[in-house]
Amino acid sequence: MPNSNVLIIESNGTRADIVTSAMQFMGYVPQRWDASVPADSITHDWRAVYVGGIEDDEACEQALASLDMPADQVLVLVGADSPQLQRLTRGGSTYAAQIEVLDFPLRYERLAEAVRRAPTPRVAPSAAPLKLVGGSTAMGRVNALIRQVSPFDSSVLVLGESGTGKEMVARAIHDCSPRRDKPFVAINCGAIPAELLESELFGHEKGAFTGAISTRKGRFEMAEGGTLFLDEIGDMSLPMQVKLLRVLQERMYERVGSNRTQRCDVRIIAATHRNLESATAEGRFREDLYYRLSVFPLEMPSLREHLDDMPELISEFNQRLQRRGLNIVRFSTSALQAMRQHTWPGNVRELSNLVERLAILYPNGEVRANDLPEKYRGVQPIDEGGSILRAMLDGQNKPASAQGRGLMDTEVLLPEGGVDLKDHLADIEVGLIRQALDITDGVVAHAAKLLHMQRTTLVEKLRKYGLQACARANDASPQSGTAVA
Ligand SMILES: Nc1ncnc2c1ncn2[C@@H]1O[C@H](COP(=O)(O)OP(=O)(O)OP(=O)(O)O)[C@@H](O)[C@H]1O
Repeated sequence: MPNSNVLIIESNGTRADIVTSAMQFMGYVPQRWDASVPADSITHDWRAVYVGGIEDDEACEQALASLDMPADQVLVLVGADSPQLQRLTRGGSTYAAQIEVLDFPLRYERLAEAVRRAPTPRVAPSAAPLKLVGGSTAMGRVNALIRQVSPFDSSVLVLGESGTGKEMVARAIHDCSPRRDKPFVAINCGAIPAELLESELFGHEKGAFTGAISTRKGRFEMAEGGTLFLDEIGDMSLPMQVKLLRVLQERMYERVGSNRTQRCDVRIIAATHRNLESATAEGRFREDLYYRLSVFPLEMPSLREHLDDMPELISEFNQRLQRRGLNIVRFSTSALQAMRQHTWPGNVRELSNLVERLAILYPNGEVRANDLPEKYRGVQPIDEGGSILRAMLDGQNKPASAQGRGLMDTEVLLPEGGVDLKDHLADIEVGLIRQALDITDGVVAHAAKLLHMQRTTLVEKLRKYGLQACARANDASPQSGTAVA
């Protein structure tokens, strides 16, 4: 069931009527708006914007700008054959990081699919706060560090693999800090094209660059008095690192296109899945910025290191599903045991996605080991009673670093007749790419992170192996960021 609203820009177009009816049919609450209505009269609990019947790219950017939403939280839906919106249909917008192109006649499934990809609003006033759960020793250590660092203004650097809960920790620190009544603003530095990041962070003046059709606040200004969470800081370009360092040192910055210096009072929490120390040694990350940010480093454990939290995490995810009006799912002991054998490269996010998927497949039912998708069933067969064979249970006693490596651990034997090594390695590569896209719901940038490669490299590989269909529609384009062209 949809849990967010949709804003329809420009109320006069016939297609806007069609999209409005389709949205209503699907259970959304579309709001219609045109530039004559003050932007603050609309409620900001929507996350997708359909642009229809609007005059040209310029007017569209104007409308999007006046909504004053962070670009990475806005999904724009636009008709494929909108001749007046050519820049937008090619994915070029200063005010939206994601663009989905719709064909007409409109198909409900396509529209539903497009809206499903809309980012969840980071500030959802009506949403219950998400709970950081986990009673394991590893998560106990994380909670203790959160309590220790929260009262101070020191910068925090949250480290850890993708999906381990780095953003949740940043929010928890903010919520426990004296700044809790002020904004918590998050930005994914890796998802925003380098040329747009400066204006996203510091804002811009009208006319500062092509497309800057109105003055706009940056995230520093939005976070004034509160906390700014800089996610994927390791992906920030060197020139941008210099600009950020200056703000951290002097607490001052200028909007793009302005000479007026602005003071800021913002606590910085940064996060990355990268090894910043080696990035620093290789000259990809400034040492002075690294030391500024890592006043208080906080390392998130991978899910492999706190598998004991799995039942508690599943219960938390079930509660989240219930709040969205969805069914919940239970796991048998055998299923839980089998799941302990998995490597969880996508960590807690992967578990959350699995719970949601199984809740759809087995609504309110119990999932047994054999019901799990194949890769979660463990390496050894499961007996009739649903319990796992001894060899598998023995695996639980392996050190965390060696646990659950599953098939990748098995020795590969050279077949008698030899093997075409190139083809064989390509098969393995395709398998791992498919898994990474599966875990990350087809988001190429996230899959690239899991595979420790540049997004552009993965895009090339998707082309090479004809795997574009495994990525989110249009997400396999060579453009940087999550922008869809
Ligand atoms: N300890 C936890 N308790 C409850 N939910 C968690 C926990 N850790 C992670 N999650 C959930 O897992 C998902 C991923 O978490 P989050 O976005 O904070 O990870 P991340 O490390 O910042 O990921 P990325 O590196 O990809 O940005 C979210 O849905 C989050 O609510």
